[in-house]
Amino acid sequence: MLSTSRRLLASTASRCLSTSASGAITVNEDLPNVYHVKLNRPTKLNTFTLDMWKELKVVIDGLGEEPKCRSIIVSGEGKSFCAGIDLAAGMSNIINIFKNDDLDIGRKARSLRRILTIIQDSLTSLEKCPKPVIAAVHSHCLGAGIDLITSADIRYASQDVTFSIKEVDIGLAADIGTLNRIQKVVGNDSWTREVCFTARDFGADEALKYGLVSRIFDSQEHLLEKSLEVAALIAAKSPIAVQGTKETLNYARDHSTHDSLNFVKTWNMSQLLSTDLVNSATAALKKEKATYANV
Ligand SMILES: CCC/C=C/C=C/C(=O)SCCNC(=O)CCNC(=O)[C@H](O)C(C)(C)COP(=O)(O)OP(=O)(O)OC[C@H]1O[C@@H](n2cnc3c(N)ncnc32)[C@H](O)[C@@H]1OP(=O)(O)O
Repeated sequence: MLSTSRRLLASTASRCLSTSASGAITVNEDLPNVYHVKLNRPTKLNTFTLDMWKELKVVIDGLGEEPKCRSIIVSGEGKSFCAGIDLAAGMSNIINIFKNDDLDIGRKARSLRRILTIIQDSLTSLEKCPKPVIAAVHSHCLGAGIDLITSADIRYASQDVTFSIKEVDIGLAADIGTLNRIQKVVGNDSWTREVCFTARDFGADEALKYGLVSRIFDSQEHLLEKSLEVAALIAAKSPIAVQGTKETLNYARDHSTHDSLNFVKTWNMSQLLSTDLVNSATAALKKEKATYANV
């Protein structure tokens, strides 16, 4: 029996329709094996509600399981990529807990923890997804928008983007990914702390300079075109090799060199036995392009 996420995906990606009743996330197969996930609440600048976070996880988990999917682009529909949490609808779940007189303080705290777990797991789904995820960011990328992209594998932006790690401005220490990942993404601790403490805006050039993004493009159109091109390039490679590479890079980031060398040799004990190695070597010798079965 198909899992919920696979069923949702099967009913949506193939028809290029949104993935849920709310329609807050859409999925298209833009090119063969390349899936495009769009945040789709443009009138609210793609701000996140709890339901939208839940839907994002269902979609990304579904793509992780979908053999045809080899690479993923995440972008935002409309004027902005993402202006963070929906300060009205997204905060209401939390405010309802504060106001619930049936809950004592210990139970309120546990309810809050459950919500934070749902949101963290939603964003972590990009990191855990075996397929590489490219975040293509334009206009606003604030608060929860940065939590989202720091969980992606590759970050590109258009020149018009404004970033802000904005959580301190709404009275909280960011708790759904940015503070836990950004030092592994950006190499400059002083700059990282400055933008986290001040919540100040910064643009594409600064993001590129400090390594939050790796490429910037003059327009959103160009951004999406290039993101698609890179996603297609990845999708044409051996999925065994690409997915093993993501798994190993993630493992190496969080473990010692010794441990990750051990990890990769154990991983490749089985993965080198796939036909992809021989296919690739044979094609290279014949100066031909190898093709690969889905995983
Ligand atoms: C506790 C759980 C963990 C999660 C934590 C997450 C934290 C964060 O994400 S912190 C960041 C929160 N976001 C903000 O503070 C941004 C607030 N928005 C703005 O400052 C401006 O909207 C912006 C500069 C992004 C754009 O300004 P612009 O003039 O171009 O557009 P607007 O007319 O303001 O916005 C268009 C409509 O979108 C609605 N909207 C924008 N941002 C939010 C938001 N964060 N929450 C809810 N709604 C938002 C805005 O109200 C407009 O709607 P409407 O009036 O119906 O047209």
